[in-house]
Amino acid sequence: MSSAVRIEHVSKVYPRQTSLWRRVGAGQAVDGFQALNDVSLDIAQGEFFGLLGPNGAGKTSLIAILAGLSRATTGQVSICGYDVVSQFRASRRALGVVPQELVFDPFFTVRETLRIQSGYFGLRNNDDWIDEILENLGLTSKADDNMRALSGGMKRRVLVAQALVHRPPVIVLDEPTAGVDVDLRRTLWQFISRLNRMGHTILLTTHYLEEAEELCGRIAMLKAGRIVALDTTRALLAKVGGSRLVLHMGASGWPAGKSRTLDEKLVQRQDNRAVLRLDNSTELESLLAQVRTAGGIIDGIEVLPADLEDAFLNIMHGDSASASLEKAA
Ligand SMILES: Nc1ncnc2c1ncn2[C@@H]1O[C@H](COP(=O)(O)OP(=O)(O)OP(=O)(O)O)[C@@H](O)[C@H]1O
Repeated sequence: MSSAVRIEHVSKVYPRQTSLWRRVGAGQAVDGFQALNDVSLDIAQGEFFGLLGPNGAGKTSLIAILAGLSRATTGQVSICGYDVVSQFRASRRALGVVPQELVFDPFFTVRETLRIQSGYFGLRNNDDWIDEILENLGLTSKADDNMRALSGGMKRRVLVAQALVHRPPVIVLDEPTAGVDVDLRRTLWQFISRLNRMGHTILLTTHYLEEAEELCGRIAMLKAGRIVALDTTRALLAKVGGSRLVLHMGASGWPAGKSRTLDEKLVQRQDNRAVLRLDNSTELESLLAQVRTAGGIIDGIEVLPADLEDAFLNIMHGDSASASLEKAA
């Protein structure tokens, strides 16, 4: 299948005056801040692809390059075969981007906003499709409302609608569900999944890992501008394997540093909640006993299957980063 998005050896260095230096490699320094470092990705037409990474990993920088809003310092990017620099108009036409930030013109109504956006792509008489988008995003009753009168969640729906007016074959969503209610998430994912089934390629960045796990067939993880994992969602989950033992600790808190095994098994700790790796069910009793021996008082326990969050944490903080990198290369 041909490429929807091809990213070849892309690096991005922001000029030095706008940010701090990041040292790379063995003591080398780049003249500026290196937000992306030799990123290569090939996303096939029809994929639902997830781009994950912690804050500042470089996701938005990569999307800005795909959209032609920013230039890669080195490397090449094409959308549906069109180079984003030398064939900007064609590549931009093939792409619909839902940006992370709420940017809109407060003086227009929702429908006017979508008509103006259609005009940018030379589309007149686009009202049938605009109506369909409005309907699918639960915006029909807001069509004649002024943009400034909409709630934050409704404005986000309009941003999604704007990205879709020209029926782009590739749709990029940069954290589309940040701060939006359950209702919009469901509506949005139903619509986007339908577009994906119709053949549109979807590239999604999100911090909601359960969304990525449910929707994305393949996932790349970025860390400090580099790809540290690239695989099918199923393979990433299989790699992490096992289950998770979630312990809700009493007033004593987690007995940190009291048992080497417990320290090694600890995946995550937040307030009085500790998550341990459970490689097989026979370990359960012994781990609970070790917590008690170490002075921990357990208020509650849960055993959960490993999920994408575990894979993410392992890759971002654990030893598997290098193994995943080898696979990604
Ligand atoms: N215009 C710029 N000038 C200098 N540095 C920048 C610029 N834009 C982004 N950066 C830096 O590049 C790094 C990557 O930022 P980017 O916004 O791409 O990350 P992100 O993965 O999208 O993060 P988030 O999940 O918080 O949205 C950050 O450290 C950021 O501060």
